[in-house]
Amino acid sequence: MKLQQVLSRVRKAVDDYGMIEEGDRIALGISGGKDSLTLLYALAHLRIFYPNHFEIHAITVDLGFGNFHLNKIQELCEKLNVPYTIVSTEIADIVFEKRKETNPCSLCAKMRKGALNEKIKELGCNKVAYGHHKADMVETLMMSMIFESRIHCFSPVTYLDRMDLTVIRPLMYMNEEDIIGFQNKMELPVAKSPCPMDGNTKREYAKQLIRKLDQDHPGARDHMFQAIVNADLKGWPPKNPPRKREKKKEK
Ligand SMILES: Nc1ncnc2c1ncn2[C@@H]1O[C@H](COP(=O)(O)OP(=O)(O)OP(=O)(O)O)[C@@H](O)[C@H]1O
Repeated sequence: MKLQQVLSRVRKAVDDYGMIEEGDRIALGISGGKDSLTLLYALAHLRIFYPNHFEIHAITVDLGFGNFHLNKIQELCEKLNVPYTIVSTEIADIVFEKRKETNPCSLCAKMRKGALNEKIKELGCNKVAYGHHKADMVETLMMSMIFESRIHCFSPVTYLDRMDLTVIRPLMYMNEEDIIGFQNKMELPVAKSPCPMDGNTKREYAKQLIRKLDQDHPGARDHMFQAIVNADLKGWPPKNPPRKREKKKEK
């Protein structure tokens, strides 16, 4: 997929849900995977022409597994003129060695978000963008039904009251295959997570299930995604809010 096509999908999501307002300082959560690197590329370019002016700052939380090389991502950020911060942590050691968690993913995710949010606030950002795409959302719906007896999916825009921080998901209209195509075309410098749990989670189970459904009934994933968008789920904002372009008042 070409950059122009990525930008058009991202812009539609941003416009549909009013994700970016004038003067926003947006942190980009960069795991090192294909999704967040596509997000970095897209927002670095959207920044140039989007009517609402905004700044971006890329952040990676290094979980401390070792063997995680971020120098190529650092170079990409320099090329795109995006400031980049790496937060070093000992999360891997705490979760696997000290606590010996039997279910490590939830504690790890909680600690990772804590470290990320702390740095975001320190840098003075008011929003954070994640690299979640269409398949992530359908998987989340599937997991919520199978494991939690509820119909739930995270919202395109979520205001975190306690943190005074807004989460946005500009890749929500992107298909995973298109992100893979973009990654290959642009030769994005993916840094593979050395986590031993990678690819061995409930999410992976849901992913395989949806893949099978989509093979047996082509379009099933898209239909499920549309069902999410049309469902008026709890916490979801209405689509197409009026554009806010006026400058924020000085405090
Ligand atoms: N270590 C991290 N540091 C900063 N942000 C992160 C980190 N891990 C995840 N994120 C953010 O949270 C989002 C969702 O996390 P998740 O682990 O589901 O990523 P993913 O599906 O593997 O995506 P990616 O391909 O970008 O790694 C990522 O797209 C990214 O924006």
